[in-house]
Amino acid sequence: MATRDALKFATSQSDQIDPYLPSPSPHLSKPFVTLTFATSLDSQLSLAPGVQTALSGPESKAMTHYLRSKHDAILIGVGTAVADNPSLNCRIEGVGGYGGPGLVAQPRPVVVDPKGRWDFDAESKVMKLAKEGKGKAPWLVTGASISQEKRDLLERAGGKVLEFLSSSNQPSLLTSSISWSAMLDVLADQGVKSVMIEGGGVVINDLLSSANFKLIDSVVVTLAPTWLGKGGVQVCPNERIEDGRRLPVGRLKDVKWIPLGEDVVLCGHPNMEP
Ligand SMILES: NC(=O)C1=CN([C@@H]2O[C@H](COP(=O)(O)OP(=O)(O)OC[C@H]3O[C@@H](n4cnc5c(N)ncnc54)[C@H](O)[C@@H]3O)[C@@H](O)[C@H]2O)C=CC1
Ligand SMILES: Nc1nc(O)c(N)c(N[C@@H]2O[C@H](COP(=O)(O)O)[C@@H](O)[C@H]2O)n1
Repeated sequence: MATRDALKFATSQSDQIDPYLPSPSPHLSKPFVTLTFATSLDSQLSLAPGVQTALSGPESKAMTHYLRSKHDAILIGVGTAVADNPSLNCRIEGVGGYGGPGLVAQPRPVVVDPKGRWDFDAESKVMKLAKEGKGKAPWLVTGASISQEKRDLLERAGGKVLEFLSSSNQPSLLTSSISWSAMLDVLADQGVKSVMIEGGGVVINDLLSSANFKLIDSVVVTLAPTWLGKGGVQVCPNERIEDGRRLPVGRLKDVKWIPLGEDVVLCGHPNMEP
């Protein structure tokens, strides 16, 4: 049975997105990575750090939820968890909790929080939805020591803490930057075959940097027809300099621009040619 708050995404539109989605393959050595976010015309994710800004219109929002239904996990940085108190579930009609059984097609939320900044509790949206059977409880990737109370809260809801160990195999309180390939290895060990990485600014800019660009399999960006103005959270990766020469950081191939409502959705695969 459909629920009142469920979103719809038409097959005619999903057909256009499907070539950029993970295809089932049991032999991938790392999870399939889709980098996806919404920006303004001045390449910003939000009006200011710590502020949630609705950029996607209803049609592209439904597209994002379609993407969520097609990935095992959905990953954000702690800055986004703190700013947005996000739901991180899929609200497409027919998905588990929204007319479908169990948690079928619900992605696993993953929050990267090396220093334990995320002060979640039972009232955090993601935790409430897990309790209501409308989403999965989060995994917390951290190098910090997490209180037993918070661990219990996560575990009772079906989530867990993924402790990030330092090279000496000890939980590292000092771990502030985790290599993305190590992070993806940890997810692969947990059985994650595909992950959509939604943001925010630090996460996206880090992944788009020349060192990490090769880890991305697909990019799906919603472009909203608005300028936010200076001072927002901007998508602009560090420059790439080789042999003293400045080079573009990355480019997409197999590019498709799909108008959805007032927005346009850009899909592409990273072009690994120099
Ligand atoms: N328009 C959109 O599609 C989206 C917008 N946002 C917006 O972005 C803003 C949040 O972005 P930011 O403040 O940049 O925070 P963020 O969500 O990128 O989190 C940054 C934090 O994540 C952790 N982190 C990231 N990469 C790490 C790594 N490799 N190793 C270890 N820890 C790592 C660090 O603690 C870092 O300080 C909010 O305003 C939010 O509303 C967030 C997601 C999507
Ligand atoms: N696709 C997209 N469009 C926007 O306009 C956004 N602000 C975001 N933000 C991302 O979605 C999360 C919030 O959505 P839910 O509460 O999970 O439904 C937020 O945390 C960002 O990751 N995305």
